[in-house]
Amino acid sequence: MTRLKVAVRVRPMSERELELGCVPVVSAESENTLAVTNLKVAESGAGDSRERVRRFAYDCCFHELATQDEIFDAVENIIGNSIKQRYNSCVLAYGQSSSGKTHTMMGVPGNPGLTPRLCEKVFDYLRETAVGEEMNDLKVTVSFLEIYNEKVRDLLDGECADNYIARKRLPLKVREHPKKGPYVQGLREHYVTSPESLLDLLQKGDRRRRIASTLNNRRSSRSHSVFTVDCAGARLRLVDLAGSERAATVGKDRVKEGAHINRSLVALGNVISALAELSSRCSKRRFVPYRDSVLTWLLKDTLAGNSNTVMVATVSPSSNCYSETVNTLRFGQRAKLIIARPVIDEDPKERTIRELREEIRRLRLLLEGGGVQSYSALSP
Ligand SMILES: Nc1ncnc2c1ncn2[C@@H]1O[C@H](COP(=O)(O)OP(=O)(O)OP(=O)(O)O)[C@@H](O)[C@H]1O
Repeated sequence: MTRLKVAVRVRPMSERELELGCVPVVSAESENTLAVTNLKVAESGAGDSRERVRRFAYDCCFHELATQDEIFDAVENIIGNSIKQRYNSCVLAYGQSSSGKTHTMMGVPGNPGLTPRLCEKVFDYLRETAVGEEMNDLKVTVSFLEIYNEKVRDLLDGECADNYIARKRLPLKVREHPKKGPYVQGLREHYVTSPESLLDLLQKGDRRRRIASTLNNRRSSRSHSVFTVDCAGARLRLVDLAGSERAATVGKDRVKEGAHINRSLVALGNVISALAELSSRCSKRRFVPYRDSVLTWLLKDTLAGNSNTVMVATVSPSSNCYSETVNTLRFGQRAKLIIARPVIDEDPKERTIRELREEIRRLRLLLEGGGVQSYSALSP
């Protein structure tokens, strides 16, 4: 049993925010706390029931100068160990448009984010704990999808980009398997044998993601993306959500997309609230509205607890983003209450084989280390 972990990352002020005369109002005060100042409340606070400075606590807080290395180190601890033990795991970036989700997940050339860094290390994690035949034949498959206007598209459909554009791409359907849970019918899974081929597919798919220019972000992601690596039975999911936004900040062409994005993020908020309530011992609640959006339906297993999940909430430090920032921080606080119960997904036969292999490995180590006598002495 483990809690969903929440990290908050504050990005630097953008040029636009500085040009508009905005000032920073968010600061990471320590490794775990963040302070947000409401400039509308006078410093004296006289006659105002609102607080001028509000503090929020999380598992980790990263200030605007935090490097991609620092973020990776914090996340790797949880995700790397989870993969080694063959548990499902997930990193989910959440935040207002232009707050730094894609920067955190994908990064920029020469300064990669969490997704390419984890892809590079997946094979190492698996080899560290592989046994028997698995050592030489690691079964790793990958899929990459986006949810755009509530429709699922396969970002890795078709081998080459030209082919992909020429094909009439029909949206894929989400179905639910009674045991395995929700899945996307027809989503291609690609077998990979090296970090290079994994990174290659990540980059190919990422280039096909819907982006557009908005008032706040020249390259705004207009879809939610889910990159899934199936690592010898355990699933690693890397999710970059589209950003929440007010219609006034996107420009009129993007309003319809924005409405879909906001609707699915509201659905995500409702699911997170329901799960947080469910995690409290005295709750009588049973119903969680997963099916209210494609995003929440697909992430059902991840959110419901069969995963070690880290949410990275990204925020802008700027005074003009105050209310969106507080919304993101409140969202992170609710997510922190969710209790997960990850289980190793394997059938009983596979479990017995894995346990026997582990036993063989342990005995071999004992023999190699000359510890066989002490082992025999302990055996009945
Ligand atoms: N920590 C950071 N350090 C430096 N620059 C950053 C940081 N975070 C974000 N940026 C820059 O801010 C801009 C917006 O970031 P990004 O595209 O990652 O936001 P987003 O939350 O993914 O937005 P959207 O939801 O619109 O896709 C980009 O130019 C990005 O390079």
